[in-house]
Amino acid sequence: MSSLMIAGHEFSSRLFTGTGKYASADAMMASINASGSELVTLSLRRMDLKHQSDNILQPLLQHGIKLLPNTSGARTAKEAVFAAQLAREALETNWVKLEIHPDPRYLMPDAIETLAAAEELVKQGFVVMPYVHADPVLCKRLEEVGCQCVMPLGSPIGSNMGLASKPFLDIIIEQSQVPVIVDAGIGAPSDAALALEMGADAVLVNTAMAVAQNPAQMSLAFKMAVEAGRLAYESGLGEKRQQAQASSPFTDFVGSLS
Ligand SMILES: CC(=O)[C@@H](O)[C@H](O)COP(=O)(O)O
Repeated sequence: MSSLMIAGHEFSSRLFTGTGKYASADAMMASINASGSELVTLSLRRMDLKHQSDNILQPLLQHGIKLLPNTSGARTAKEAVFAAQLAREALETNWVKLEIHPDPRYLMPDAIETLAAAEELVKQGFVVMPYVHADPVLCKRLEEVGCQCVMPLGSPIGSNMGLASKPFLDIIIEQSQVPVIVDAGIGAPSDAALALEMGADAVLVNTAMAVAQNPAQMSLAFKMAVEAGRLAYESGLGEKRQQAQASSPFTDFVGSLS
């Protein structure tokens, strides 16, 4: 199975994860370890930037996991750029998951503010991973301004509704010259497998793992599903057909009787 490159960094796992909604830091770490994830996103709002007593940040750093600070909570481009700058200072990383959602009820990403912030952050030397609606035109624009990947949603954050945006994800995957990471709403391992089978380069999953009765076991299930989906994609899936076609054609057999 091929690895994934983003901004010159190689990932052998195509499953990215988050840190929210776990019952404890131990449960979070057990889950992240079981998932095999090498890139974990965390909100600036949830960490102690001095590192000292942070029970989220410390275990992640100890396990050598690459951190992806996100700008969750930002409602405008200005706030998001400021959050990214703070994260760069505090965590010494220029990677940022750009999230701008003005309405906490739906957490729908603001396309206009996201494009403006992405353009500015790219200029400032950030590796920008924008969380957006599954909008093929916007994804192309974000690629053109220099984002290193795009992160279209499957369905609303935390909804576990799966790939409600599938027809649009198909277009984004077909058009994109940068990795496509399906983010948000992935509710079951089968959703993740489907995303990879469709040709998505990776998925980001948080809620479905964190709220499972057994988060570590669920994370292992996601790991296996992502690997299966990618392997199937790389193996070349058969074409879908309207009509039946015999699995064991008779032609040769019949021919040999005459
Ligand atoms: C943690 C994070 O970045 C979320 O905003 C992300 O979009 C994952 O969504 P789910 O929690 O629905 O998996």
